[in-house]
This record gives sequence, C-alpha cells and structure tokens, in this order.
Amino acid sequence: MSIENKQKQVESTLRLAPVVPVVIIDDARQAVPMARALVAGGIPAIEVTLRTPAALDAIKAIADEVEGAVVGVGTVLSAKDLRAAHKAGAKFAVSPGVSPGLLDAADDSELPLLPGAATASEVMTLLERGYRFLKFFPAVPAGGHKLVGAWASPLPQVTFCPTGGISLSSAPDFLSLPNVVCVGGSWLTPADKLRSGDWAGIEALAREAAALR
Ligand SMILES: O=C(O)C(=O)C[C@H](O)[C@H](O)COP(=O)(O)O
Repeated sequence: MSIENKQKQVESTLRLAPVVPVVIIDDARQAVPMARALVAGGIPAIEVTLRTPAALDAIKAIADEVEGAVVGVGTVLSAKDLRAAHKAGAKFAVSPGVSPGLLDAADDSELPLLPGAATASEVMTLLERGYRFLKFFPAVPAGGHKLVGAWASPLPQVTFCPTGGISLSSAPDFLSLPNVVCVGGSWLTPADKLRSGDWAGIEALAREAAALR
C-alpha cells in the first residue's frame, strides 16, 4: 500500500473520536472488557502500548473479539515491533519518535504508522517521507497547545494527534486548534480501574471524552 493510502487510513482512524486512549495493560484478560467499555462509551480507536508482556495478546484479543473497536499498537520502536503488532492484528501503529530504521520498516509494511515528532525539523523530515498525520509527543512537556498551534501557520499541511500529559480538562485547548484532529491520553484507562475491573467506570470516562470538542 502507498504511503498516501496508509495516511488516509490513519486519518480516518483519528477522526473516529476526539480522544485515542493510550493503554498500558498488565493482564491480557482485561483487554476485551476494557475495549468493549471504551467502544460503548463512544471511543472506538484504542492504542495498546508495547510496554508490557501482555500487550500483543491484548491486541489480538481486541482485534478478534471486540466489534466496533479499531485496535492500534503504541510504543513501536523497531521493525520487529511493527511486524509483531501487525501479525497480532493491529490496525495502526504509533511511535513516540522516529528512527531511519523504523521509517524504512514502515515503508515496507502494510501497517499504517502515526509517527511522533516534537520539533519543526522532525515534522519537516516526516513531511518529506510522505507523512501528513503525526503524533505530537510529548505534547505538554514539549510546549503544549501553544507549540502545536504555532506550527499551523508555517506547516498547514500537517495535522497532529498531541499526546503526553493531556487530561480531560486540558484536551479542549488542543482540540480547538485547526491542525489538531484528536488527542491521545492514558486517563481513560487508569491502572486502578483496569485492576478492579471497573468497566462501567471506564465507559463513563470514555463517554466524557467522546463528548469533548
Ligand atoms: O509510548 C508511546 O508510544 C506513547 O504513546 C506514549 C504516550 O503517548 C504517553 O505515555 C501518554 O501518556 P499520558 O501522558 O499519561 O497521557
């Protein structure tokens, strides 16, 4: 698939809801009820980070069993991560930044990549490689909504999903910008709610997030 088509897929995934939950999952058995709660609350695109041994099994379970979910993989650092996540059934991949090796692997993969950038030079490098949809990471420590907003004028062809340090209360500052399509955040799936199986609580957080904008 061409980079243009892969970017179109990323765009349609990012347009599904104002927030992409970033999930750190310790037990793959939590994956299906968690994803059902997010989908029920109006949040279909879910990023499961490769930060725990359970992540690939969680991605596979969501891809196989949760109707309406679009499961992606986060914390992709290498070609090996990209291959493993694609095989598990991920529909999109997210990286905190990029390396030449990861970009080459993404060119050779059918799995659409949302690569991370935190400076105008990184944005320009990714634009040269055909990327128009980027993650802005780490959004708040790197400069927050003021930094991404400042890119709208010189770099209007690039649209961002800011992630990193964003909360329900700060999300609107980002979502009101012309070059922001959605935000990412871990606040929808807190560790205590995952551990205790509080799926109604996660659905309520999803519902609040889906109503943003
Ligand atoms: O590793 C990745 O690929 C990531 O996606 C990193 C996440 O964007 C942040 O960890 C978001 O976490 P919060 O700041 O708690 O919302």
